[in-house]
Amino acid sequence: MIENTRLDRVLATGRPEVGEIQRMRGAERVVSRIPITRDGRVVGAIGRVMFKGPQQVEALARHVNALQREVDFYRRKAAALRGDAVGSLDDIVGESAAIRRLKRDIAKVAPLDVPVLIHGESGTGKELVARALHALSPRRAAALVAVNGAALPASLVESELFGYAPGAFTGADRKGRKGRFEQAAGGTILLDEIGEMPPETQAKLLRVVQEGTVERVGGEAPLPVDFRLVSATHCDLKRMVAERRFRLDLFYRISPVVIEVPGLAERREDIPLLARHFLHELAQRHRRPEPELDPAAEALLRQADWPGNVRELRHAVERALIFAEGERLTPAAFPDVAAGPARPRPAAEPQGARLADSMAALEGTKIREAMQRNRGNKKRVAAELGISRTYLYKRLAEIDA
Ligand SMILES: Nc1ncnc2c1ncn2[C@@H]1O[C@H](COP(=O)(O)OP(=O)(O)OP(=O)(O)O)[C@@H](O)[C@H]1O
Repeated sequence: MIENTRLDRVLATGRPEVGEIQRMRGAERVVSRIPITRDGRVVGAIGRVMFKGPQQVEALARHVNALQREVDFYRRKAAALRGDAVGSLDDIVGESAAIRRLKRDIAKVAPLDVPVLIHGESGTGKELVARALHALSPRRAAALVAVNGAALPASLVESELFGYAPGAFTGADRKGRKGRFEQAAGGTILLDEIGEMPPETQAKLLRVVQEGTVERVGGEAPLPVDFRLVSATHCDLKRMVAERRFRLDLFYRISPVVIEVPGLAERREDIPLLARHFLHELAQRHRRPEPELDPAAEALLRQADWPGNVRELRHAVERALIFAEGERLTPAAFPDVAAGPARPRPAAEPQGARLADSMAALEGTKIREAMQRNRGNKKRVAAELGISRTYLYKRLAEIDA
């Protein structure tokens, strides 16, 4: 028997009591008491503990709030991606001459149906450029379908890109499935990280690009497909062609127009603008008051090295915002940046070394340290360093070599 039960009250009044706090054996519980009626008469009452305490309700409410914020954020993002063409170009933040030139180039090339190759270091915004190209093209009402060359397992390449016919293999969908090229019908296909595609995939892509048809796995006739081809890479494809790691014929097909996306080091004047843009966006997303960036912090961000470019800057700002105390972000809010993720420390720099070599060496050390700290978990290492996983794999391969 619960010492202070109110079930007798519910029996007497016939009124339910939902979500009330009750002390039971020294602990607070959230309970509900519901009357049981038959033919309009109260014949009993049932009490249930809903939560083990108000803290549990609060935690749940906090969780629901956080999820709601995430949903709002992704809704806005989705709306922005679907949004009109102008909005898309506006998503590329920056006032530097390099960014203004980039936007001009995008606006010029977007309406034409030529293939475009977007080249730039990791994290420079190549995907944003691809989205803007699509949004400013006559194909904007159809889909933009992205395929990541680094993430496609060799065994799945064909069915993923070209789809499969009904009953093509055991376990396959009985109706068959469209591949990415068919999904992009009337729209744009983005072949991201195209430099990472293995030779067999390159050969298959070449056929699609040359002939404008795909053959579903297990299918009989080639199907015509209508897409605008946009490719993106951080690799030097010309060098890869010279080293026979990338097909020359495919290179020609994908790159009638090349758009170069500048790295952050070439447009430092955009750094404060980008930092404030992310502060604003992330403060909204995390429902935090938007702190100010103090001049010393701004100077720090401006002069820091950003091997992971805009993505890395965004991570640094997000970390600062989350751990911020007070209304101003000082350099102390950016401890990792202060440590200089890729800046050569004078003591560590060998005499006469080229700057690029010593930066690469320092970056290697940072990666090795982070790998140790995270026990080899590459996902976490990439997140911690603010670099893409592809870039991490590449650097690890070089470090191991
Ligand atoms: N000019 C910019 N303005 C606003 N946000 C940007 C800009 N450039 C990049 N970003 C943001 O930085 C992050 C990385 O950009 P994105 O994924 O487009 O880079 P990427 O060049 O495709 O990188 P990777 O080669 O590693 O795939 C994204 O969150 C993107 O929104």
